[in-house]
Amino acid sequence: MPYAEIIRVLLIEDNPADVRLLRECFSELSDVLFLVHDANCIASSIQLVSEKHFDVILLDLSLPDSIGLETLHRMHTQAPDIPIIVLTGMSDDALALTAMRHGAQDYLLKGQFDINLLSRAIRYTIERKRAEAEIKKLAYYDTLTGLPNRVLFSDRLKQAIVMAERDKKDLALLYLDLDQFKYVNDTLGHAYGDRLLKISADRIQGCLRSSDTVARIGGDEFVIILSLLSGGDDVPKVADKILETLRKPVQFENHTIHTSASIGIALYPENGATVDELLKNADISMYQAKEKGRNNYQFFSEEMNQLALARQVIESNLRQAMVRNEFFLVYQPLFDIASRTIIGFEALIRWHHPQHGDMLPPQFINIAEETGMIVAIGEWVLRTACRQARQWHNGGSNGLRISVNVSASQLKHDSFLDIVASALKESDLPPGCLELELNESTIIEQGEKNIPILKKLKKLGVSLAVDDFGTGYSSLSYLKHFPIDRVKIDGTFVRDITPGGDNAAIAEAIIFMAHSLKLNVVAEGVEQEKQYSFLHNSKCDELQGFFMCHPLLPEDIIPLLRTYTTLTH
Ligand SMILES: Nc1nc2c(ncn2[C@@H]2O[C@@H]3COP(=O)(O)O[C@H]4[C@@H](O)[C@H](n5cnc6c(=O)[nH]c(N)nc65)O[C@@H]4COP(=O)(O)O[C@H]3[C@H]2O)c(=O)[nH]1
Repeated sequence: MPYAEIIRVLLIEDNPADVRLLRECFSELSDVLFLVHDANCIASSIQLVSEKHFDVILLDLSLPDSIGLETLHRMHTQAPDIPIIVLTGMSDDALALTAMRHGAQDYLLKGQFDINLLSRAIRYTIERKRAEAEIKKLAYYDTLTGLPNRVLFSDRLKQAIVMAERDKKDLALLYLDLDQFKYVNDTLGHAYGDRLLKISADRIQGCLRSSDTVARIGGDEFVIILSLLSGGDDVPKVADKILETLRKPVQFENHTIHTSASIGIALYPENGATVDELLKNADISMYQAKEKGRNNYQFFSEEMNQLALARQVIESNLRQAMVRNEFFLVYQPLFDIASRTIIGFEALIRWHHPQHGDMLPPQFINIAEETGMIVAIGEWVLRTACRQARQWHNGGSNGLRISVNVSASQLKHDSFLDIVASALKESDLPPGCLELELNESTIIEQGEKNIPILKKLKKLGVSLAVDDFGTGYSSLSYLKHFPIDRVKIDGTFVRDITPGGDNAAIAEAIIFMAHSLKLNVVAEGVEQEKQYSFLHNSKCDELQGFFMCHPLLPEDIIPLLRTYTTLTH
């Protein structure tokens, strides 16, 4: 009959009679095959565990070359993952307890057990050791990638700092964030996101030596400890290698994902003496790498630290700005190119900072987005802009459109639809006069998950525009799945339009394709007459830019509406 189980036993016993007796006992069992190797001293046992795999060790504490707890200690140190059962003739409760505390799983007295008891003890011991290993794995390792988690990473970094201090060596901490993870997770789903994480983990590990540690400490955040470097000269090489390997496209069935990463680097001891300091400064540098366009690495610098501190101040000021009424809106006219009239305005936020004066959105809107404050700020913008448009209508400029920027977190917020409906109701603005501008990445970020909310907004009667078109990775043919009305060509294309140049060709192609998909086209950032003429000839529908008019305060708009309702250039 085949055995249900095979258990490999290392029997460490110097008494040949005991060895014979135990071997005979083991052979009595019919359901389990015990493959027994024996050794009569600690030296040969150590040799055996380094050569062969064992499931359990049966250990006599009195050996010719080692005695008592010392025997247990030496064996446990050598084979920490193999469960050990002490088999002894010494009936000593205190010793039994100490042995258990020092790594023994069980303590059995010779002559006081039969094979059934021993067999049960062995199986129970193996099972317990397996469970312990599993618990340890869950506590210290990330289940998805198998890499150390934050807890084990902190411990390893602490140890690495001690070693670096002792050996007077340098140490580098790399903080790595995958650039496209959120996009993959949101558009293709979590299963693909998880696959991307595993692939990235393997790729990062492939760039490192076995003495380096890589850990996953957050969703798409990895940290790498590079130890024993001299002067940090190797760090750029390693960072480059990691960036290069992560840049290779990932193929998922029908999808090719173009990936990249941003890495921040902090050096020990220059940039921090503790785990927390190094981690904070590497994180600051990673943030800088993101700001610098992703797919690059940045070393920590004091200047960076100052920037991060300044950012913290802005963040805390921003929290008070709403209550202190420090925000205001300016409005930039949108011109219809054919009739040369102002057909609407884009509302643009400004912040009157008590110390820094008037601040532009690029100085604070990202912080508002990252901290979630944009939801409340955006609601204020929406309500204020709708009320303002209603006033213009009341003043005789019926039908003027008001465009309001909406960020991704606003769109994702449960109450966004209700807020838009309530802003319209409260201001009594016809829904057809409100346009919501969503930038390209906001629309595609969540993929087709966005379609229901966009359809509901359309049902309210508002129109939808894709802002900054051309800066992301989407195509018009993809965007046609979304219920949008208008495309705004990003100012960067418009600014560099030269007849026959690439940007002119791109702008023309966007206008042509948008029209064939029955979408209206606005060109933003028009600064010069030649851009205006080109867009006019290319049949662009609407224009916005300093060439026609800068963003204005509401009080400057009334006379503009009275006098300049047509393009005068
Ligand atoms: N160089 C140049 N620039 C021109 C020209 N014409 C217009 N601009 C600027 O281009 C930006 C157009 O707005 P956007 O693409 O929606 O880009 C906006 C928008 O994405 C965001 N933003 C502004 N207000 C809000 C808001 O209330 N909520 C949200 N979520 N984002 C906002 O901040 C961005 C920047 O806003 P602003 O600094 O006001 O900058 C405005 C405007 O002043 C031109 O001819 N040349």
